[in-house]
This record gives sequence, C-alpha cells and structure tokens, in this order.
Amino acid sequence: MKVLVFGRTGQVARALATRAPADWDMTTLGRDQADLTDPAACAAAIAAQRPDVVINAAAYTGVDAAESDAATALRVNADSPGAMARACADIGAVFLHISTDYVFDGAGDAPHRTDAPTGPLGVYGRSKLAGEDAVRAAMKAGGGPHAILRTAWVFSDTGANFVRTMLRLGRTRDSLRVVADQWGGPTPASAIADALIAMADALHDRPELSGTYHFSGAPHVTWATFARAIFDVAGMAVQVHDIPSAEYPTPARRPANSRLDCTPTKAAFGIAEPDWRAALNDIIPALLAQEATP
Ligand SMILES: NC(=O)C1=CN([C@@H]2O[C@H](COP(=O)(O)OP(=O)(O)OC[C@H]3O[C@@H](n4cnc5c(N)ncnc54)[C@H](OP(=O)(O)O)[C@@H]3O)[C@@H](O)[C@H]2O)C=CC1
Ligand SMILES: Cc1cn([C@H]2C[C@H](O)[C@@H](COP(=O)(O)OP(=O)(O)O[C@H]3O[C@@H](C)C(=O)[C@@H](O)[C@H]3O)O2)c(=O)[nH]c1=O
Ligand SMILES: [Mg+2]
Repeated sequence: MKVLVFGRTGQVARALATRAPADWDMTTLGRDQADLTDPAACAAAIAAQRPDVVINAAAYTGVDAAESDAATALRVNADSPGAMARACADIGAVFLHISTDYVFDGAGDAPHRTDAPTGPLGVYGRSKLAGEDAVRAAMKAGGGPHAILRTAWVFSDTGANFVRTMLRLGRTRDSLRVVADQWGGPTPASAIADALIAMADALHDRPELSGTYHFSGAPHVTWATFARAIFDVAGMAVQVHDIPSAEYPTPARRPANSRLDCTPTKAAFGIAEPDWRAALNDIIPALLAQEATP
C-alpha cells in the first residue's frame, strides 16, 4: 500500500516512520517538500504521487503562538487539510486527518462524545475545527474513505511536549506550580501511529467506517498529576504544587475538560485507549539516557 505522510519532524510523523508495517510503501514530506502555508502545493503533491492513503501529521501546534499568528494557523490547520481532502477525493485515496481536544470549550466533567458541541477557546482550536469542517465538507462533496482522529496531550521522546518540558524544568528546580483544574488523557505518539495504521487498513476495506473519532490515553488526569507521575518515573525529587489555571496565565485559554470518549473508536476499529503510564515507563529512561550522553 502506497502511503503519503505530511509532516516529517513532528511527534506523530516520527512515530509513523518507526512503526509503519513492512508492506507499507511510505513517503514522508517535510516542510521543504510540502509547505502547509501553500494549500495548492499540498494538493499537487497528492495528485503527483497518487497514493492509496494520505495521513496529515503536520500542523501549527503552537497553542500560544497561534493567538498572534491566526492567519498562518488557519492556512496550515484548515486551508491545507481541506485542499488535501479534495485531492484525496479526486483520486479515491483514504484520508486520515488528526485533530484535537482543543476544539471543545471544556465544560462539564464527562468525556466528550464525538458528536458533542464544539466551542474552541483559542485560535489554535478554532483553526483545527475549521480544518475538520473543511475535511468534512470535501468528503461530503464526493470524497472517499476518511477519518478525523481527535487526540489530546501528545507526548513522545522527541519534539515539544509536556514530558520533555517537565524533565527540563525539573533539572534546575526543586518545585513547580502546575495547573490542577484541566483534565485530559495524555496520549503516546506511538499509540496514535498504531491507531492510524489500523484505521488506514480498515478504511481501505470498509469505507463505511468513515467519520470523526476520538483517541486519547487513560486514565484521565490533571496536568499536575501527570507532572507528578513524570517526576516519579524519572526518580526526580521535584515537588509539584497544584494551582488553578488563573495562576498560570497564558495567551491562549485551555479547556478545563479535555476528556474524550473513545468508545466508538474501540467499537469500529478494535483500538483500545492506551495506558500512558506504560509509555512513560519506556520513554523516560530513554530521555534520561540521552541527557546523560555528553
Ligand atoms: N502535540 C499535541 O499535544 C497534540 C497534537 N494534536 C494534533 O496531532 C497532530 C500531530 O501533532 P504533533 O506530532 O504533536 O505535532 P508536532 O508539533 O510535534 O509537529 C508539527 C509538525 O508539523 C509541521 N509543520 C508545521 N507547520 C508546517 C508548515 N507550514 N508546513 C509543513 N509542515 C509544517 C512541523 O514541521 P517543522 O518541524 O518543519 O516545523 C512538524 O513536523 C497535529 O494535527 C496536532 O494538531 C492533537 C492533540 C494534541
Ligand atoms: C510548563 C508549565 C505548564 N503548565 C500548564 C500550562 C498548560 O495549561 C498545561 C500544559 O502545557 P503545554 O504548553 O504542554 O500545553 P499545550 O501546548 O496547551 O498542549 C496542547 O497542545 C496542543 C497542540 C493540543 O492539541 C492539546 O491537546 C495539548 O496537548 O500545563 C503549568 O501549569 N506549569 C508549568 O510549569
Ligand atoms: Mg505547547
């Protein structure tokens, strides 16, 4: 199966590169080959390669930076995914697009169903929701098999993520203040890659499974609890103090409830929520070993 991935350096893209099955002929396009500020270039790459499956693992993920760079965030997170979806529709390719818990406003404390009302609190979330809408519109207008996979709180041993931020700060601090009123499911990038691989194969054979799905890690925790788990696994004596979001001001507001109901993903594709604690136990020793290397 011929697979084209947008994004090369990102957490999910890297995980896809290491986990793709042997029978996948996978090409990854970095920013130098396909810049997502240029929707026509993204569509042209798909038309030229004619893959069976396209996975969009590139995005403008700077949540705070997006607040003062909305035009770029919209081009990258909405216009280009829309153009990719239309190009996939033209050639009947399976299209997998990744979205986020930040499309929700975070009200309540129940896990969000896939059909729950959206209401992004910031520019990043709005741009990702516009991307979902663009993909859905393209597919409605005669698209092929597709899925929008909303995930949350992604971490891995590379890139910018909360685990690496905590380990970096913990090296020079004996205590940290971390928000304890935002709840979600930390999700290993490796598990997202495995989910995308399973979904691509399933959608290729069963296009009727197309739709919007949720996939995030279990159990649900606050960022503060996640931070304590990180320092615990790392064996670092850093005190984590619970604070309300109001005491950690950021340009973008974040949802208080990022819990995602992943039941339909399990039912359709047999993919269960990954336990983030197992992934932490793998990733942290590797990160500490990297640090120890001069
Ligand atoms: N990170 C998270 O916590 C979460 C992420 N998601 C979603 O998951 C997906 C994957 O995220 P993740 O792997 O964490 O992303 P990363 O932030 O790790 O990587 C982003 C990737 O997008 C690429 N990119 C950004 N702008 C452009 C551009 N203009 N042209 C081409 N490439 C570009 C980056 O390339 P470069 O290195 O050149 O900048 C990089 O490869 C995204 O859709 C994201 O919205 C959803 C929920 C949580
Ligand atoms: C570093 C630090 C962060 N925080 C808070 C800020 C924020 O509310 C929370 C997490 O910080 P981050 O900057 O890692 O979070 P953020 O960049 O908002 O992470 C998000 O990225 C995008 C791409 C997504 O799609 C989301 O699912 C989510 O993973 O922790 C503290 O309370 N104390 C600290 O010392
Ligand atoms: Mg961030």
